[in-house]
Amino acid sequence: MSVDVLLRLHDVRKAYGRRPVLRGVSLDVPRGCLLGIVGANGAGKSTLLRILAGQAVGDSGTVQCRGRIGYCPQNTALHPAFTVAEHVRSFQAAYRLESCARAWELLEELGFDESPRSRMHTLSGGTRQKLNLALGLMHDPEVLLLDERYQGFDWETYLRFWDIAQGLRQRGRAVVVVSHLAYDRDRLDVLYQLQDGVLAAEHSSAAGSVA
Ligand SMILES: Nc1ncnc2c1ncn2[C@@H]1O[C@H](COP(=O)(O)OP(=O)(O)OP(=O)(O)O)[C@@H](O)[C@H]1O
Repeated sequence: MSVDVLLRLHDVRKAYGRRPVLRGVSLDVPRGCLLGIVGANGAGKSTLLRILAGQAVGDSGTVQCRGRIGYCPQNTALHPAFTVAEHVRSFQAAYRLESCARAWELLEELGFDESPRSRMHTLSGGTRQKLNLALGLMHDPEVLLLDERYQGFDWETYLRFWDIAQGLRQRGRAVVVVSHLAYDRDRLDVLYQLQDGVLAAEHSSAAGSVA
């Protein structure tokens, strides 16, 4: 795998029972790229992201990864009775980080205004998503995988999210987002459509790193 590719999926197939969802999907995630994936409900986008994140395996095919992954799944895996600070500390331990400082910085950048002592079940959906994003980014991953996690953000937070994404891109990181929003498209370097189990490039901006 070339040094400019951070994550590579090759000919991945996945079926649930007799229902094929991915029929030989290949994808390169290059450095410095904001990559979007669109597709109808049930097309297999979350399945694809889980396989990219290493949280599920395909029936065949390979995944190669250079560096750390940050993954924000569609359904939060966090415990409703844990506080914000407990979540941050749990992820700090899981990532084996010396400090939680980056998580608190990210939360501030995202306009998170809840107390660290607040319990998850008391937070609004968008506020929970801010925490999820900070948890997915606090270890400074090479690739951030986002399963529609930013779509509950208010407009200002949404813009801050894209600022953060641009910052990652400029530092040679990559962001993969599952998106349903037409106005996201201009922010992306490359957009793929997942349809009938096959991934096809839909558009590639002149600014993008993907040929
Ligand atoms: N663990 C599972 N067991 C059985 N079927 C599953 C499982 N996970 C997903 N599926 C099925 O696989 C198909 C693809 O699901 P997936 O969640 O990957 O799609 P999606 O494109 O992310 O959908 P959405 O846009 O609605 O979130 C769907 O038909 C879904 O019901």
